[in-house]
Amino acid sequence: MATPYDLIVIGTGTAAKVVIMRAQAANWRIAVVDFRPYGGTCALRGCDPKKMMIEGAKALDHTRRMQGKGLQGEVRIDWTELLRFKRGFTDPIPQKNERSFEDKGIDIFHGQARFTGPNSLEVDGHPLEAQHVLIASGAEPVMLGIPGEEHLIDNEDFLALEELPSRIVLVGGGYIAAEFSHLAARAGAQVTILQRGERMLKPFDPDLVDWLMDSFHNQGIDVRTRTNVEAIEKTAAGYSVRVSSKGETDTVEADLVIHAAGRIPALKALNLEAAGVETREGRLSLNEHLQSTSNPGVYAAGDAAQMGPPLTPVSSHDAKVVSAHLIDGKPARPDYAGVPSVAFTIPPIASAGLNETQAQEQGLRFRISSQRASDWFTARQAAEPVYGFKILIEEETECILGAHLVGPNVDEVINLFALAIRHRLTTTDLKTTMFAYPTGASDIGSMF
Ligand SMILES: Cc1cc2nc3c(=O)[nH]c(=O)nc-3n(C[C@H](O)[C@H](O)[C@H](O)COP(=O)(O)OP(=O)(O)OC[C@H]3O[C@@H](n4cnc5c(N)ncnc54)[C@H](O)[C@@H]3O)c2cc1C
Ligand SMILES: NC(=O)c1ccc[n+]([C@@H]2O[C@H](COP(=O)([O-])OP(=O)(O)OC[C@H]3O[C@@H](n4cnc5c(N)ncnc54)[C@H](O)[C@@H]3O)[C@@H](O)[C@H]2O)c1
Repeated sequence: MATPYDLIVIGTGTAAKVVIMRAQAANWRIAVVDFRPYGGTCALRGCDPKKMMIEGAKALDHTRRMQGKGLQGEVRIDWTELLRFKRGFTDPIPQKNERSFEDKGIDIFHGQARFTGPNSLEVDGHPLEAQHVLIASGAEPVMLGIPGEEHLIDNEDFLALEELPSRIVLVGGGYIAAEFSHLAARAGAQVTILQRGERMLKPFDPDLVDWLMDSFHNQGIDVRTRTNVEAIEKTAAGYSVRVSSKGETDTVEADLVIHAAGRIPALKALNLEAAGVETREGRLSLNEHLQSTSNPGVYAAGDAAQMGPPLTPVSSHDAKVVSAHLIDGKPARPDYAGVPSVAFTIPPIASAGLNETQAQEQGLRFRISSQRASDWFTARQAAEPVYGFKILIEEETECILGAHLVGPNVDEVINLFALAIRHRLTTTDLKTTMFAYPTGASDIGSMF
């Protein structure tokens, strides 16, 4: 006889935790399931561990940029120590998570969750039943369908490497390739990026990406765009990656080949058919409340839902929408306006709101204020020539529609633009706000 719960949550990442806390506060009886250690992608295999390691690379980069400007002496990355620094943060997380759930009376299960009926699941043979199920199973690397793809390692493997090999190839040219290449190159690896698209970092403004490419070239990162990876072969010395580009074929030799070619909702293992949960083109069919259109007892949030961009603040936002609808009975729906996003390259690139194409498609009348600002104080004090912005401003209202930034501190400054976009602030609102000086934010008033 299965144990009846009010809610079963599949996953223990950002989306799962937000809903669990809300349901627990409402005295719901909850079971949570994960086949990996508890904590999710962001805390254990994504944002946080990556940021801790990139902080090391940033410190090294800054020291190098300041050589001859008051600093002397070489520094280098000790990969093993950097990994230990990261693990000091990540290692305790699963146990802390489990204990926190148990203290709140939440039943915890380890294993793959698999639907057996509309409101029933099994976890490694153990049956579970509930009135509601939240699919917060996140995303997984997309299958590439190429010979030898089993040789690829993923983000989890890379962030756990005890030693960094000397020749690294990244398949794909998005967020993961950009961030991991900047880290690995500063740690001494020879890095090649094989990107099918015509430029890197597609979600970011093309002009700003062009400016950022200087930082890839300065690190000796070999960025090959319009390059399709066709096969990966194991060799005596490592791997041979076969590529095609503009009708030509070539091979790139590597010690390690990393999957950086995109992630899709992790739904395969869930046996959704048994629950009558419909999907369309690999995505769950959800209504505006993130509820399955075919099984009203099932909700989804975060990367598994993929209604908004697959980012941590979106997972948390989705989870609040689900909680409001499912637990509080409110007509909540997601609002993805002005979601800020940062690729933590060195320096970072950031965006919030609309890009030029989206603003045009929406028929908006807008002007663009854009400049490469290598000679501004913010760039000079950081000895970082990559600095620039592109701001989209609505003609009639002077509201900020979109902000695109690259350079020192933009990973923080973008949040002020996200605030402006979401709350329809105008250029006058921003120009008449006093920002602490000298900071990245104190440039905002000069950006339009
Ligand atoms: C390398 C990397 C770096 C990133 N950096 C950033 C960043 O800097 N900023 C940012 O905003 N976003 C970043 N992201 C994206 C961000 O991590 C995700 O958007 C976010 O973590 C998704 O949270 P989630 O709760 O939806 O899913 P997850 O945190 O992925 O949780 C899903 C959980 O479900 C479990 N699960 C899956 N299937 C099953 C099953 N059948 N049974 C049981 N359990 C299951 C998984 O093991 C996992 O623990 C990064 C992603 C990666 C890969
Ligand atoms: N800082 C952050 O917020 C951050 C960091 C890392 C990851 N993430 C999240 O994780 C997701 C996955 O990241 P990602 O970098 O794997 O994906 P991505 O979607 O950012 O980029 C994948 C790229 O790989 C290319 N590609 C696909 N197949 C290819 C092939 N066979 N050969 C060559 N190129 C190929 C695509 O053209 C695309 O540009 C992102 O969408 C993002 O939401 C976020």
